[in-house]
Amino acid sequence: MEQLSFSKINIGLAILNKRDDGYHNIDTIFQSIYLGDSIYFAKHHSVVFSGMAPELPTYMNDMIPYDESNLAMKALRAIQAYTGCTTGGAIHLLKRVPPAAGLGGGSSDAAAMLLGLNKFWDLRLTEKELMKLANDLGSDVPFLMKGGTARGTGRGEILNYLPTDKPHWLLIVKPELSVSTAAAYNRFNNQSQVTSETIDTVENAMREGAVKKAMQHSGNTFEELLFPLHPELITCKDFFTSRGYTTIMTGSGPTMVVYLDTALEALTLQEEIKKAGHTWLSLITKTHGKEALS
Ligand SMILES: C[C@@](CO)(OP(=O)(O)O)[C@H](O)COP(=O)(O)OP(=O)(O)OC[C@H]1O[C@@H](n2ccc(N)nc2=O)[C@H](O)[C@@H]1O
Ligand SMILES: Nc1ncnc2c1ncn2[C@@H]1O[C@H](COP(=O)(O)OP(=O)(O)O)[C@@H](O)[C@H]1O
Repeated sequence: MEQLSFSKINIGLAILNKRDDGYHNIDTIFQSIYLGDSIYFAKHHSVVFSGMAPELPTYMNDMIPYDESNLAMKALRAIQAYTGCTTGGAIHLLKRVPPAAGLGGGSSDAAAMLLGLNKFWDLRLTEKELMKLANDLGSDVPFLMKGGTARGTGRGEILNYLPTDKPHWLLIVKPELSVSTAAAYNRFNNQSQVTSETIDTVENAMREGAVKKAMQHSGNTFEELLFPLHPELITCKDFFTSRGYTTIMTGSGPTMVVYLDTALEALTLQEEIKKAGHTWLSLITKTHGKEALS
């Protein structure tokens, strides 16, 4: 059995304040994208877990732990603890989503593991039970259980679903540097130009089905926190904006999301990135709606 996962971009993200539990309240628009991983399940007497990322550069593969610390394995252990299920399974994770990129890749694997095991082990957990487990695994996991388009508040787990527009082409561009989500949040000093009003504007544009306009009016507090530290992020964003492309950073970065009117533009941009000698990984994908997940 194969379970697909889908990653996400944030079209706008405002960090609002730090909470007593150490997390930050945020206000963001989540949008799921087709770029995702696969988890394969086969019958086996005990649980064995493996993984690989043949389509990603070696340095990225080396960042992904295919052991108990993998978020997908944490999801498996959480489901075992909750249900008491002792069934085995040979489980293989095929990674396509760059790790530590602001795309929610690990969280999407945790979500896919919950959805996959519910079917593979015939656990019959309800949506409410699955969402509770998702909530305990990470702030992004609840959104990634269903995908689509949603405004996320609280630590990102309070979801207000919005209509999803038709699929739009995107170029996902990941500079080589990696950013730890926790370290990025720790740089927040209680001020940002990006506020809930910014996200209101983005939400209104998304409701009109104007994804490009939503991106143009969005902002991301993490850009303010990370651009002064990593000039390469400014170079990367400018590379696309100077060519007239609407470009935003997703999540805690460092990935830039470039809006494309046609898929062909991606090929031109990929050539230009290569010609300019940049080592950025670029992947073509599309936005997608929540009906695609099950
Ligand atoms: C920034 C965002 C935006 O969507 O995405 P990524 O850039 O990671 O993809 C998320 O908030 C990331 O969510 P997720 O990656 O699930 O984070 P978690 O595992 O819950 O938390 C990792 C660490 O990030 C910090 N954290 C996370 C979420 C939040 N609202 N406030 C925080 O302060 C905490 O220090 C926490 O220990
Ligand atoms: N299944 C997984 N896929 C990717 N990274 C994982 C996974 N499980 C644990 N990790 C660890 O989580 C870190 C953050 O990865 P990821 O969830 O993809 O990033 P982000 O939070 O930026 O979306 C990685 O650097 C890696 O060490």
